Amino acid sequence: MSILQNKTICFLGAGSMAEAMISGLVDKKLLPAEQIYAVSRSGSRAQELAKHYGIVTPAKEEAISKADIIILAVKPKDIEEAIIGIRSMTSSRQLFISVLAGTSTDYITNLLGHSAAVIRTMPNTSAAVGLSATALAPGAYATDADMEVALQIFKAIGIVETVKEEALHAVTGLSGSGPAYVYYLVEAMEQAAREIGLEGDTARRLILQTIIGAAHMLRDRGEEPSALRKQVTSPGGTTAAGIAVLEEHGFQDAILACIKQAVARSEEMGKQSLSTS
Ligand SMILES: NC(=O)C1=CN([C@@H]2O[C@H](COP(=O)(O)OP(=O)(O)OC[C@H]3O[C@@H](n4cnc5c(N)ncnc54)[C@H](OP(=O)(O)O)[C@@H]3O)[C@@H](O)[C@H]2O)C=CC1
Ligand SMILES: O=C(O)[C@@H]1CCC=N1
Repeated sequence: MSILQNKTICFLGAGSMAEAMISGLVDKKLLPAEQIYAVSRSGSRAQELAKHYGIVTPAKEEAISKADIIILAVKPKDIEEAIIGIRSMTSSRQLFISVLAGTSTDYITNLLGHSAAVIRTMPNTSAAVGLSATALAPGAYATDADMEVALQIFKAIGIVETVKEEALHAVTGLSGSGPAYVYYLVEAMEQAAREIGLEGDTARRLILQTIIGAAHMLRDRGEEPSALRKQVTSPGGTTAAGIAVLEEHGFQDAILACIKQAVARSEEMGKQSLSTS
């Protein structure tokens, strides 16, 4: 029996990331939808999720005080106000799981004002289809049993890596933001498809299968990406001609700079939250 069977989870924040997790959790039936609550600032997003996924939206006080697990899913800039708005309703029996970019467990514990068990995580929106790449790290007061609970939640919606908390900035720039880099590539491929005269739906299907196929090859064949790339690249052929242009345009440098900048932004957001506390 799942250790979550009799637990209630409350999402504080009902935006893109909360929805991705709720969608994945409800789909995997990790726990009944009636044991998942959502609270948002205006309330309307939480209502939308309730309508769509069958979760419930009790009033904030009831949702927070009853929940065994509170998933903090507001933007980092809103966390101070959000926690101030709930802390009198919380207690040390509860587990707090944060999905916030840049924000440390110590910062959240300090805001809560008691020795709260906090686990910091970085999932991604592919949680919605059970394919998140999540990394997590325990805060000072989180026990092994708390980690087990968090692992169960995130394993239901993808793969999970346990890391040191400092590594979460790197994870955020790599796999937290990562889906957006892939979508951006697809946008560019679709633009190219239009310019070379391929019909939209046909191009979408071909691009999608190309990405799924390449991802499966990487996962299932155990070969290096460079080796797989070489298998596609016939000397003097079409791929070599295309890759030469990517090299001329600094493709690899652009990706490197992109990920490093996202990591730097996560670190900066962490410092900003410390300076306002
Ligand atoms: N989007 C992503 O791909 C990922 C996001 N994250 C992290 O997830 C968190 C949420 O991001 P995302 O879902 O994109 O953000 P959204 O802007 O989509 O959602 C934020 C939600 O927080 C709610 N909110 C704001 N203030 C409060 C408050 N005081 N009390 C209750 N609810 C509040 C908002 O309410 P209302 O609807 O009324 O405005 C909204 O529902 C961020 O910290 C981000 O770093 C992590 C991994 C990936
Ligand atoms: O863009 C952001 O800040 C969030 C964190 C990771 C993905 N989205």
